[in-house]
Amino acid sequence: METFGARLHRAVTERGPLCVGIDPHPGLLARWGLDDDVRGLERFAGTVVEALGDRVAVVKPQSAFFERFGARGVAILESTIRQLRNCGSLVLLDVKRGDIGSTVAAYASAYLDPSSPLYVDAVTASPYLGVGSLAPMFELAAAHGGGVFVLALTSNPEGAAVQRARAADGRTVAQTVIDEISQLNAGAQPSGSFGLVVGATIGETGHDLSAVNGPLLAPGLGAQGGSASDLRVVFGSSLPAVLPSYSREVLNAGPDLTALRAAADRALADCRAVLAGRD
Ligand SMILES: O=C(O)c1cc(=O)[nH]c(=O)n1[C@@H]1O[C@H](COP(=O)(O)O)[C@@H](O)[C@H]1O
Repeated sequence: METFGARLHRAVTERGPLCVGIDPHPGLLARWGLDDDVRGLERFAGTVVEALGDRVAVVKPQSAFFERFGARGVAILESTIRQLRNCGSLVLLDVKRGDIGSTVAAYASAYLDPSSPLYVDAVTASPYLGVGSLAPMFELAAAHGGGVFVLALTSNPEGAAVQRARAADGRTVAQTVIDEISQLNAGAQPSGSFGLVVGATIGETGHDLSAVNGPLLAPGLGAQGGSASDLRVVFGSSLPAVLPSYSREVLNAGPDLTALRAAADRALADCRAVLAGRD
């Protein structure tokens, strides 16, 4: 069985380092001439899949925008996941789950068990009930070639008060998360399956990402003010592991398929230049 780390490495090699989010904000539905209802949601998600599913390495549906419509919205999330898989992109479901371990086990089976209707390649998870509480997710992911992206230093300004607080040993809380995920990835080739989320907006913070040996998801680009060149400041020598992630910046170009593809191509070109040290 190929690990998620290996599958992601292959996808990025073939398609380039880019993740595009499917975030059907009400304002975006309106901008695309769609109603803020289940049919609008279905058209929106279907258009993104058609435009980008066969060219972007990772697509990240934001579960909240599907859950907003109840069971019918979740049914569209299910079919969007299936369609993405058929197009060959990896699906990272943005659900930011976190809970006591026994409940995390249920979340794990919802998203990381291949027999689940919502089975995806990877999920986002929150470690703020303790990284150890996410163990059932790590175990199920490892058993089935899945991945987990754990929040470390988020892109929103409110995150710093919690994430940069100091633990008893002097490390920041985020550094303790980074170090625990690094241990899970130790020795994995070509890369571990457990990623971290580090926002492109946070500037230089002095956190040590050098031992992570796993993917670094970088949201906050575009709509939240982060730019490709900020990646160099935030990630320094860890740039090769960065997976830049855009939602509204690319989605604003829709619903025209050609314009969506051009926006994704532009985002990829901007990031490639920085990741390759050319910019
Ligand atoms: O886990 C995430 O993807 C995430 C983490 C983070 O620190 N900041 C962040 O914005 N995100 C998600 O990334 C997406 C950002 O969307 P845009 O600001 O439109 O690019 C949203 O779906 C957020 O929920």
